[in-house]
Amino acid sequence: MNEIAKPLIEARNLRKSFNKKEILHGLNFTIPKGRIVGLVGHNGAGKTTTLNAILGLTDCEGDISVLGKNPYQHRAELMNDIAFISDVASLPRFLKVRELFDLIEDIHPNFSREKANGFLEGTDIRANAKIKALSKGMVAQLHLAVVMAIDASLLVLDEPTLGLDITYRKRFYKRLLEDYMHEERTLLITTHQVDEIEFMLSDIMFIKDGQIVLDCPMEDMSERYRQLVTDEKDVEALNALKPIYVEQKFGQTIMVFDGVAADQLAPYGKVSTPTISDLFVALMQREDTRHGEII
Ligand SMILES: Nc1ncnc2c1ncn2[C@@H]1O[C@H](COP(=O)(O)OP(=O)(O)OP(=O)(O)O)[C@@H](O)[C@H]1O
Repeated sequence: MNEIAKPLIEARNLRKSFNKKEILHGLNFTIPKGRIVGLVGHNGAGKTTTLNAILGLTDCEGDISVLGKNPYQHRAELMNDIAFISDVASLPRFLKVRELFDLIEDIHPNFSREKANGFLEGTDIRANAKIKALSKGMVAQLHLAVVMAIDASLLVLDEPTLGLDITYRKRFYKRLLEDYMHEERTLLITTHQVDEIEFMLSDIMFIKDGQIVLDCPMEDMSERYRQLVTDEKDVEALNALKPIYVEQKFGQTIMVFDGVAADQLAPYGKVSTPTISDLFVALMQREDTRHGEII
């Protein structure tokens, strides 16, 4: 395989146990360069553990390669090409903004102070401000400015907008997309607020109890998944098409199908492509409500 075709991240049979309890049960996934991937799952599903494996912060069984290297063995080297936000609270609060930039300039070879200052223009964050005096939203902006000023090919964001209000969250993602993603960069992001990142994703991965249950380019979603809202009382024929989710709401039946053509469903009601959150509900539900049975 030549350099260009090589995926940026490749995991094969990735397993991780803590205290003899297996948390990741053999994950397989490939992330090519230039994609914006959302990794979504319930609390405790294994998102952070997966990111930590990618960042080389935890050793795992199986194979994982990031930019062609094993991240656990080549962490220091890889960090020149990776920028990472774990959560908005993790900047050293006792420093001033200017001192933070001094520190990062010392430790990160690809950090551009000029760019970071540029990103802060138009915000209320001053170079002399102490980080602990900034509001949560300002800290998030500062964090994003730091990350965007690092010339990295992979950006990993673990719940980057946790604790922020909706206005800041929207601004954060808009800025990220406008100012960062126009170069050939790859972004891997976890969040609980899937609706807010749907507009920017090129791929979506769902992780449930340490297993990948969906790994799909966004452009394939509309080909593969369909949602039907029907008034039909007799849903026998529809059940035969094996819906992956069924819900009764306001006297109507909502069904989600995987791999069923729109014309097969159209005679029964309104057919659309489910949103990521609709699909999340459909694929992450408990087993006892699947395959058309409401229990
Ligand atoms: N260092 C650790 N030691 C023991 N168990 C751990 C450790 N780190 C994570 N776990 C366990 O592994 C499971 C997955 O945790 P992880 O943090 O990866 O989930 P997550 O999907 O990121 O969850 P959240 O959305 O709540 O952050 C959880 O059951 C957690 O308790």
